[in-house]
Amino acid sequence: MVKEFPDDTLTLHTDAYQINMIQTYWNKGIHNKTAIFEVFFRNMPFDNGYAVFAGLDRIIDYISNLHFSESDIEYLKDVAGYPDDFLAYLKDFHFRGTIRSAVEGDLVFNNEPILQVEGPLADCQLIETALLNIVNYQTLIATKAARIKSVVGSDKLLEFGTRRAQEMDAALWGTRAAYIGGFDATSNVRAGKKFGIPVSGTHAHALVQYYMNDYDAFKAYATTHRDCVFLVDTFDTLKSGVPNAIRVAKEMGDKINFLGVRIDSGDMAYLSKRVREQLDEAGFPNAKIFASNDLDEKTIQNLKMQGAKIEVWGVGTKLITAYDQPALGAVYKMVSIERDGKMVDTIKLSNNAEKVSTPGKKQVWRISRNSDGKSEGDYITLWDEDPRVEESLYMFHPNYTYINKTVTDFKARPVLQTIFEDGKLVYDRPSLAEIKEFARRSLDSLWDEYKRDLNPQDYPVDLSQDCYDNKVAIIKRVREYVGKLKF
Ligand SMILES: Nc1ncnc2c1ncn2[C@@H]1O[C@H](COP(=O)(O)OP(=O)(O)OP(=O)(O)O)[C@@H](O)[C@H]1O
Ligand SMILES: O=P(O)(O)OC[C@H]1O[C@H](OP(=O)(O)OP(=O)(O)O)[C@H](O)[C@@H]1O
Ligand SMILES: O=C(O)c1cccnc1
Repeated sequence: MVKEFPDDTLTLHTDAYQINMIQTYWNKGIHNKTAIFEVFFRNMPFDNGYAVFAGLDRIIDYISNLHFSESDIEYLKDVAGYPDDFLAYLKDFHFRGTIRSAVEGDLVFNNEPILQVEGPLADCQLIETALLNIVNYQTLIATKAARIKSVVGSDKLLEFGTRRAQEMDAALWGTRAAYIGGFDATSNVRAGKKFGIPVSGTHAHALVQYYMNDYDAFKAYATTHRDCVFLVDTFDTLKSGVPNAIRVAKEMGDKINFLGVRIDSGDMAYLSKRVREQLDEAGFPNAKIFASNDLDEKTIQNLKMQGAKIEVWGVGTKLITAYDQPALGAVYKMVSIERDGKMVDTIKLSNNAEKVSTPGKKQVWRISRNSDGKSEGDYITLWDEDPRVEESLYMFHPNYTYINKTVTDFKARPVLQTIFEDGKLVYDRPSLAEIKEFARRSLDSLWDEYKRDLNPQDYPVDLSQDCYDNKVAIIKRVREYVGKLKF
């Protein structure tokens, strides 16, 4: 049985090594040194051309409530055995740092900072795990949702994933992320209550199984609900399900909104065409065909290619579990640290050029053309650079510098916005509807070449010359240092 604590917090939702490191920092008196960490991911999820950022709203609540409660401290004392003086420090802990982040619904790309934390070393360290946990999942699902949205055109998308999600938290927050990414409604009633997402649904096979025939089941539903979508595949879609749905719709007339029928098995291209004919012939051209059953963007696209007459798509498992890529690999890396009263940029080296981190406190600028607002790429600068004052920008690939271009007549929009300043929330939280609309507009500004779901072009994520030079100089310095080591 799970232990319940009236003063429970999310503060211990962290890896033990974070608290152990904080203990070391505290013991060595370096816990208040200023540090800067940045979050980024190396590979695009689903090999997609963009990712839709989500998770900030939950991060804001998490940071705002970050403190060690009595029961947290007791646990750390009794079970984990931390010493009293360290626990006394934790007891007074609250987050004092500055967080800058991409905002929800914005597009983000690999190898660029999507969130930045600056503040006392201990404060920055504690929150790594939760930040990554939130951003990795929600951004993944928002991106998967956007991929699915990209193939349905003006059709409606219903999120049906709760029963298959990796437990309740994932169902709830995944639904919200799916809504940001382009879904229209969810079957999860609690998500409706908590986030104001439209709730929508049909009925299951159990209703028909109870009555043992389609007609009685549909009639029972129709006499108790105004909006009706009948599930027609329990026994025989074309011979029983649809004819009985039509019969009930005719009998009930204006007493119900006959919205349509749902197909949940069989050859959905073939069935939907025949069902469309049956509904049209019966005088219900506006009744829509809903479909569900292990759908994802590939199956939907294929069904559309086959001329399926489906207008509402219920998608569960493959969306909410991010079936084809179950994790976004965003990481949290230190990019700068205070040493002898000065900030010193830091790097994580690797034999793989793609894995070498980019040192220094940075900003990401979304560069778009003034003529039509289309994105030219992202331009990463050191924090004190401002490309808005430049007439032209020389943009080059950080690993393949021969890939380059000069951009003029451009707009540069900072992607990282200040959310918390020295521990204080300074960001005005937009509504979920505004976030969803922002995601839609952000996608509009992206060229189709980056949006196709198969083998999209790589969106340019470039470093400014100063940022590049800083990286090269630090790599050189570290290599020299390692070269001189003697054991
Ligand atoms: N015309 C079609 N073209 C491509 N895929 C389809 C088509 N019709 C259905 N599908 C997909 O094929 C898969 C069929 O799966 P499955 O065999 O489990 O379903 P089923 O036998 O029809 O129904 P049930 O889930 O009740 O067993 C589903 O993912 C479904 O979305
Ligand atoms: O397939 P998904 O994308 O996850 O969509 C949700 C599924 O949940 C329901 O099925 P149910 O749990 O009754 O199982 P079944 O239809 O697979 O038998 C519904 O009928 C969908 O098939
Ligand atoms: O409302 C529905 O049709 C529904 C909801 C959850 C899962 N499958 C279907």
